[in-house]
Amino acid sequence: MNNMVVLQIRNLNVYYNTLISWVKVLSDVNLDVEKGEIVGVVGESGSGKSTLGHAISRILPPNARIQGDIIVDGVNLAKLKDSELQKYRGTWVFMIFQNPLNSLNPVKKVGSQLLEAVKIRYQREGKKAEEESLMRDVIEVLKDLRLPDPYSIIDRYPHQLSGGQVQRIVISMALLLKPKLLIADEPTSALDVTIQAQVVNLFKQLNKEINTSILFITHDISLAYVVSDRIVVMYAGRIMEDGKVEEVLKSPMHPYTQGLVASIPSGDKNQKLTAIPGNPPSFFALPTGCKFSNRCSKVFDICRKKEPSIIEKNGRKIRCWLYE
Ligand SMILES: Nc1ncnc2c1ncn2[C@@H]1O[C@H](COP(=O)(O)OP(=O)(O)OP(=O)(O)O)[C@@H](O)[C@H]1O
Repeated sequence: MNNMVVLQIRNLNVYYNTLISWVKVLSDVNLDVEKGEIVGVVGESGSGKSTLGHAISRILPPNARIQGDIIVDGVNLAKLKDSELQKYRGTWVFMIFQNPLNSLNPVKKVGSQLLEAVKIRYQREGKKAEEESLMRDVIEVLKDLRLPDPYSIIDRYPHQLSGGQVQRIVISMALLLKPKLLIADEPTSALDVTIQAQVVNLFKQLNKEINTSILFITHDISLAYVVSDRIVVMYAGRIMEDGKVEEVLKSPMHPYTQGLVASIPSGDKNQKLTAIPGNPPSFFALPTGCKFSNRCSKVFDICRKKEPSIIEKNGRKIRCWLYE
């Protein structure tokens, strides 16, 4: 395996058992994330972004079934039994949610949760240290993140902090755990606009300081542009396009990506914002052929009959008959 690749997803399918039937929500997902890379995963609501994050973190609900391989630093997490997962949780993959309270234990003080995180890392690295010196690590990180009065913060419960503070605590937990892969699922959506920019900068800082690879999930392609090195566009549970962020934004290849890019406000008051017509399809009634064909302005015969496979073209991956 290439040492630079932290995450390798191969032929991943995820199904949910619903009241009506089993439904396939992720189809043929193949994705590599390199060490230190920030990959933005974008797509409209319901495209399967969170399902992808939950599958990698192995926190899918009990009605989900998973096929394929999810290899993080050589360990195939998809094949581990629940009992074997504990060792890898948080340190191999750490997930940050839209509601940061979901990443914390509501009945434990912030300080003891952060202390646990640093202990886990020391254990992983085979190091020993006194509790006092571990607590100093915790305080250092909180100071680095410019949390005012860290000594009083560690003595509080998560619900006693503001949304922005809790998200910083969760990010400091990641700094203490130093996971190989961090998955952030809409981590700024629940925050004030002013706090959002600060939190985005913290992610970038985290990525630089500890070289953690980040999968940054968002419906907001302009946010993905600011944060990411690479961008992966999802639609109906499939990857439609995958490439370097500047290239994808400058010259989107897939008509769906073109639609997403055209909907980004440029700040020019004469700009005509165009939304993609129609809505994403239900997983129970996906179009035959390309799943975007019923909304696509460039649709032609074959698109409605056969689904294109994902191919590599000019250093970009693309799933569209226009390029086959
Ligand atoms: N536990 C579940 N059981 C059945 N279906 C589910 C379950 N969780 C998600 N789904 C369905 O899977 C599809 C993909 O959802 P998912 O949350 O992964 O998409 P998303 O792109 O993250 O959307 P959003 O941005 O709205 O969270 C949706 O149709 C959703 O209704």
